[in-house]
Amino acid sequence: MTAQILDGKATAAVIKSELADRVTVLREQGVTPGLGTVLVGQDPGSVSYVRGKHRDCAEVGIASIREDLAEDATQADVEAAIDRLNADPACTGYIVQLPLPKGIDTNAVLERIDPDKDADGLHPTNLGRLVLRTAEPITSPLPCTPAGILELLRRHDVDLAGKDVVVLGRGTTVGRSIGLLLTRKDVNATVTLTHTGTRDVVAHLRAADVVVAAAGVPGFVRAEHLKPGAVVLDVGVSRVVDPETGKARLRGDVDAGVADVASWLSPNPGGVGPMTRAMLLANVVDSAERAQADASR
Ligand SMILES: Nc1nc(=O)c2c([nH]1)NC[C@@H]1CN(c3ccc(C(=O)N[C@@H](CCC(=O)O)C(=O)O)cc3)C=[N+]21
Repeated sequence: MTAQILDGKATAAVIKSELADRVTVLREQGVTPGLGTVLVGQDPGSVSYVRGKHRDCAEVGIASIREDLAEDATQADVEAAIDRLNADPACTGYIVQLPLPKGIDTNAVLERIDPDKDADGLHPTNLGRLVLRTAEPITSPLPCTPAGILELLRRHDVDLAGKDVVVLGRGTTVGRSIGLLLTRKDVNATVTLTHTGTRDVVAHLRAADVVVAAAGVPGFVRAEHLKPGAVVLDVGVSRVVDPETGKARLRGDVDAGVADVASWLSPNPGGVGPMTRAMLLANVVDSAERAQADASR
């Protein structure tokens, strides 16, 4: 068997063109959505992600606002940047690029974001809405990677109802939030959230219909761990030095051999990453539309 590709790049392109049409309508109504980013320091990965987000914005007609702070920025400096974006009417949604440098209290930063401008869906109010609403529609922003994974599967007609999903990794941005999303009544998956304290991860993997690999361990998931026909999503974003070229390159959590046993596989790059970025844009457009609807009531 060779897995069918969950093509995140192509799917994100379709979503971006849908969003561009919605942005055109907003602009006709006199509203220009604007994405803000807070970047602290110059980590090469973070710098390139933030650059990519602003490039995406330009493609769909969303304005860009940047708050770039030095590596040695203090808690007060970061909070002042948040306050500026909260107060800026041109900024309809924004993100704080994670991880923040050591010494910055990430939770305090996330809590200071105006929940109505939270483009990452990581403010406790928005995470709380995700916890509270099991069956009701959610109109608040959702975390981008989990939402992107769901949308990627939906647009390839991969149904999750009744499926056993094993998630590797308990981080807030992926593992913990995707568990909440997949167990909603409109998805109806059964989720096992595994982590570094899990006794036998491989036993869980062998039983999984769907694997969401967000452990951050390059090549962790291998063909022999999987049930034939499993659906596999590679969320890993490790950067490793290629011994042949000596250059750093992106390496996911899924070994290449998995393509021989999986029924569906998200490539990496070109899978979950572009979908994450598309969902960020969707959160910005959604919140600009909500603000516009509130203003015209
Ligand atoms: N506040 C915050 N929100 C985030 O959403 C967030 C974050 N912090 N910190 C880091 C992670 C990681 N992340 C990625 C987004 C896009 C790609 C992506 O588009 N990757 C391309 C390849 C890009 C490359 O080659 O560097 C792809 O998969 O095709 C990857 C990773 C968002 N994150």
